[in-house]
Amino acid sequence: MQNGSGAGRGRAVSGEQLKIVIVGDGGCGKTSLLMVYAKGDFPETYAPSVFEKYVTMVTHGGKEIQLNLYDTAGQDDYDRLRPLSYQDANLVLICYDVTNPTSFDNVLIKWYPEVRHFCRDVPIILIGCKTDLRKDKERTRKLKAQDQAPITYIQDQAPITYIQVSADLTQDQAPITYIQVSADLTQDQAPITYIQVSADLTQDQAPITYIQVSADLTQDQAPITYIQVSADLTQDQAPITYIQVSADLTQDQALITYIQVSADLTQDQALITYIQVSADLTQDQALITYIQGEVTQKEMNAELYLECSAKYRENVEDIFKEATKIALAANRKARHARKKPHSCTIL
Ligand SMILES: Nc1nc2c(ncn2[C@@H]2O[C@H](COP(=O)(O)OP(=O)(O)OP(=O)(O)O)[C@@H](O)[C@H]2O)c(=O)[nH]1
Repeated sequence: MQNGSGAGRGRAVSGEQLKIVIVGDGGCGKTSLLMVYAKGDFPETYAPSVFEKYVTMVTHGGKEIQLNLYDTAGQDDYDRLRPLSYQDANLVLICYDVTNPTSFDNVLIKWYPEVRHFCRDVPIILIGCKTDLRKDKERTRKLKAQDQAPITYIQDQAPITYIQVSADLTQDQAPITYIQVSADLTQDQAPITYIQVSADLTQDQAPITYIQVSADLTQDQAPITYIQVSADLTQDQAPITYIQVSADLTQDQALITYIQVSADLTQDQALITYIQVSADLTQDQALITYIQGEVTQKEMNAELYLECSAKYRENVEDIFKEATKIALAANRKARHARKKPHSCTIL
């Protein structure tokens, strides 16, 4: 167990205390974030943590608050022990490494479900760690592209890290007749990082008959990072018959990392007759973008999405300032409602 004084954040006095728990894949940067914040040290060498507690003081609204920061082990081996840390947490930080798509995927696959299971109403902040490496990797990639003959067509290790097409038809004969998503990347490293098309039909016979999104990038470094099309039809007569998203990237720096198409038809007359997703990708090295982080934050209904570089101490203070504010507000709201403050229980 370690104690951090938190330079410039005041003396420890008895008063309100907050418990903040940090989770995320092994090696994604949790310990570094806590150590930089609480002790001012960045650990250059990686030593997997088991459980650690850091204590520091912050001032909020003229009052001193004691922050108890609980580091956890990201490795699966500790899945059965980790839940002990959630007990009475006031806020959870879910972290991932912005240069590691697996750690990003695990936010929704593993961490969010685990946190919600043990901490039903506790506020969550999603944190993208190691942003300095994102810049480094982009730089390396550009240098590589200058040095080497351009890769012209389909290569191994395509950078699509997520493709999802789903059609949940709970009734027959809905009028979606065509959905297509295609990404044809004929050069390397184009920066499309997110395309989403969704159609949520809650009534029959909605009148959209054709949706198409296309990105044709003919210059270097085109800045499209997010395309989303959604049709939320809550009235009668929604005949979506055609949705198409296509990205035709003919220049450098294409990097599609996420494509999702979904159709959720909950009423009569669902009849998807055609769904197609295709992607030809020419590069590897998927990096998670800020926008992807924000989309995931919204998907899991987290309070905030923040990014940081513990190594360069970027945004580190802000994370804990926001965490303190959000945790205190949640506590006060619960008190006001004469309820027990939101906290986690071990089931
Ligand atoms: N470049 C860079 N490296 C980082 C950053 N944060 C952490 N690292 C490095 O990433 C490695 C893992 O960091 P940790 O903070 O130990 O990761 P963790 O999530 O606590 O890992 P577990 O204890 O296994 O759960 C270490 O070698 C750190 O030096 C960062 O912001 N930038």
